[in-house]
Amino acid sequence: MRDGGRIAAAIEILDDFETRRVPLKVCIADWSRGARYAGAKDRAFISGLALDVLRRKGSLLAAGGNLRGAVALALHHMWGWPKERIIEAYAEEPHGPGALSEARKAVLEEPPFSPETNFRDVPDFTRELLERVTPDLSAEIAAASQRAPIDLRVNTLKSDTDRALKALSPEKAVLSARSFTGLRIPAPSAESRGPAIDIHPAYQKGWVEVQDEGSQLAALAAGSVEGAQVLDYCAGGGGKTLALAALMKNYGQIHAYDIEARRLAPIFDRARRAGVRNLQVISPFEGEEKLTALKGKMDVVFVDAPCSGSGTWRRKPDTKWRLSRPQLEKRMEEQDQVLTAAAEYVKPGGQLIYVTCSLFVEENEDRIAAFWQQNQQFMVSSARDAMIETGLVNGLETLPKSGIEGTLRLSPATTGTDGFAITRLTRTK
Ligand SMILES: C[S@@+](CC[C@H](N)C(=O)[O-])C[C@H]1O[C@@H](n2cnc3c(N)ncnc32)[C@H](O)[C@@H]1O
Repeated sequence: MRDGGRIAAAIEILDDFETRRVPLKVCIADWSRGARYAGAKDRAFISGLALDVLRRKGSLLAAGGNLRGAVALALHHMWGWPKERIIEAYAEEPHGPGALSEARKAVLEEPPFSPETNFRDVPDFTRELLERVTPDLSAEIAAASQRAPIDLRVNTLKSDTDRALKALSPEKAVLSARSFTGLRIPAPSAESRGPAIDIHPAYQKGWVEVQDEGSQLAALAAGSVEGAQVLDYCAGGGGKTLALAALMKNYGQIHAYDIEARRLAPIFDRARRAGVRNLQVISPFEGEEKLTALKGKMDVVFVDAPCSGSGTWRRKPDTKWRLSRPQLEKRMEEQDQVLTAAAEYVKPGGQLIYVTCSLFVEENEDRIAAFWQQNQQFMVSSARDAMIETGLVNGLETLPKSGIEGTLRLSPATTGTDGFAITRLTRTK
């Protein structure tokens, strides 16, 4: 496809996204079905452009007037295309999106982004929520509007950081900033595609997992767990489960549960590839007995709670435009339920780790405060100290604290990771 056709396709997909309440990937898949002529490079260009526009949709629409204008501004100010290339592509016959008017051409030069107007790039109702979290809302939104790097966790059950780094250095991998077992591949620029990690030999051999550095650090809040009994209560596809299993060096037992059996499906293949041998998956299909038998016996219960995902907006910018206040409130109710239910599995002296990939205080500190009212046998202990105890991190001293002493917050602006809040609670009796 030529530039004009690709740009027109991105506009069509974004228009569809604005009209229907479906995720962007559904809009892309529906468009793809009617576009068999599009090759892999075309698809990467089109979805990359659509995602970049969604990262800064508020600012781009305010400056560009409509989607056509917004996409043109994104090409100039985010992708660095010269004005002439954009004007030519829009005017391409017969597949371009249509020639830009003189007024639109003039607007192209005007910068659509500024620290004073960055707030446009998050939904209105989330602004005051974010103001509770950060003294510099504009910087946080700007950082969350960038493309995210590809972060990898070296699976120490199968490899080590040096070997994995060597294998992935042709893909431009470098060591992560804080996690000693983390690698980072820079985000692909504009039209280019990131490397297909899932077909890389290092991935196929189980040496690395794709996992944001923030998520890797969150798993380390479990502390020294070699030989422990661990319950991953919201295991989903197993991202944290596999990180915890590596931390356990295959000693002790990790139990992985999720209320939705379907979400657990990938965990079996992933664990096999990663060489995990101490995993018990507990599916809700199996009845409650297997799970109930663990009550009061776990050294560590890890709760990677369902949340708004506001910490992952740089990776999934479409989700921020779908978030509503009622949905957020529903997540908060779920968080209260999950915390209360999961706490029952912790043995006296054991640890309850509460993690979300949300920046909002409402989903973190406020939930812990509500939990405490009913569960005073739990005390906050230092997640930071637990992470340091693993010997797998550095640079934690500079991480910002949250409102609760001992709770850690990570974010695109402060740590260059996805946003996470991590609280560690010790059961005293
Ligand atoms: C953030 S996701 C987990 C991601 C996963 N830990 C990972 O690292 O790949 C949250 C999960 O919590 C699960 N969940 C929601 N409510 C739950 C409940 N009441 N009990 C257990 N799991 C629940 C969801 O099905 C979802 O898979």
